[in-house]
Amino acid sequence: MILIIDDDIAIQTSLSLLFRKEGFAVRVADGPFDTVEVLAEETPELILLDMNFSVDTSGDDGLRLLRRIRELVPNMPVILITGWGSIDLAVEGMKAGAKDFITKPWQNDHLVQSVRTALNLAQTIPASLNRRKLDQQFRFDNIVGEDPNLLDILTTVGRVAPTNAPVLITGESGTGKELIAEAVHQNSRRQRQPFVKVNLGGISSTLFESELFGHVRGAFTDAKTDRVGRFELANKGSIFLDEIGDLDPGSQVKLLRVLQDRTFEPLGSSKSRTVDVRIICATNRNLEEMVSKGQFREDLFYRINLISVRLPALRERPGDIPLLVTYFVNNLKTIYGRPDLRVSPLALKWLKNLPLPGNIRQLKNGVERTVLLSSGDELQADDFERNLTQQASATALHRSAGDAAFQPSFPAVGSMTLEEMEYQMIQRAMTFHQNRVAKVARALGITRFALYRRLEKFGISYTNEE
Ligand SMILES: Nc1ncnc2c1ncn2[C@@H]1O[C@H](COP(=O)(O)OP(=O)(O)OP(=O)(O)O)[C@@H](O)[C@H]1O
Repeated sequence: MILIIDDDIAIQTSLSLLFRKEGFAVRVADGPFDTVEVLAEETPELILLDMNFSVDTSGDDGLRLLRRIRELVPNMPVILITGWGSIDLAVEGMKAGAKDFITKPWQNDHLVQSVRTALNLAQTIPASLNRRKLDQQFRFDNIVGEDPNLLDILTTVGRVAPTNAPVLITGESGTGKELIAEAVHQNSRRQRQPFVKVNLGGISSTLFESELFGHVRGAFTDAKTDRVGRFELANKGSIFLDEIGDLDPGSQVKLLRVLQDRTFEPLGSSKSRTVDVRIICATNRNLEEMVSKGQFREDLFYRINLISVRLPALRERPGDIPLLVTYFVNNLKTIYGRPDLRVSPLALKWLKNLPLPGNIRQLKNGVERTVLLSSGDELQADDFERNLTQQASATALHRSAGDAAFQPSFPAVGSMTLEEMEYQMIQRAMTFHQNRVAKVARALGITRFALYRRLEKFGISYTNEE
């Protein structure tokens, strides 16, 4: 049974009709008194609570009632209904333990989805599964690892993937956030629909709207044709908003609106469009800290992190390093046609103790470099040491960048790939210009956004500057 708490008869009726049609039993309560009475008689599966249910529109009554409900039935999922004007209230409510909030006027589909998601998530959390069980039940084919922390994460992903709950994935650069985002989509009912990735760190605030919501012809000088935005492309599927911590305040508000109402208007158009998308976000920043410093909207934070998973750094799961290396080498065997390629047991042991600040991406790139530059079939610790210890090469680069006597010379043909050279040049320019992205881009003769894309690709850390 779903309990609807609202003193507006029109809302009571429309919500009751909606949920009865969806097959739920429904009861309604006008306010605190009725609510306590209903709760004494039976236990609902979920409560829908209008925060502005009384004439007093401050919402204090709503918050007080929410707290009372939490005392009476602590684990009961509660979804709040608020007006746009009182979204702060919803945030207060989330802090007080509500599971989700919906703004008026709501989209019926979205509200029903939110209720079903909260009900699914309210079921008892199963214990973490072992790797074999996980592989039997879900599709995690390209995610290697057996660390207990990772298995917890995969269990959570398997459990929440079929719901529509937004998922926030955090973790240092290169820890596999994108891979986990793909796994959420692959294990959901939306798996045959689009998975659209957007790197918010690489989109300027001026392009944000047109990129995400699209534009109509003539919306601005260069808009020669209509353009479909990423949200529309992701309709029925999932949208992966990477680097969400990099979003400027103006864009945060625009994003909140679409996440809230599932509606938006393309630039230059006054016609609203509605989309049905699953939201998956990732960041390597500490969003809670950003919220407390006023750099990230609290309402947006609560909107995106119904479920959050934090990926461990590779140094927190060194036991997985040999598994990862073996997996990468096995893939490269096929790619480079070297069927006898393998890694010596000593090298695997040595690799386990390597500091890898760039995490799995650094390990993967380093293994590929090692495979390319070593001719033997059995890769030794020495081979990896030469190609994988970026720390050492970064220091060497730093030295050479500031050294007037340094004579630039090209590496011998065959000793380095073009991509490797590009990587080294970017690293060197970043060191030389002390990570000032605008200067580095100028020195390399590319645009800032082209540089951001490459920094992302190579997992080189940088600070955003406008
Ligand atoms: N568990 C894993 N098993 C195998 N490969 C992995 C695993 N985790 C990550 N990788 C590989 O490491 C690389 C980096 O992963 P990914 O791009 O998902 O990291 P990320 O956390 O999203 O990084 P960033 O924050 O820099 O965007 C990718 O090539 C990915 O395929």
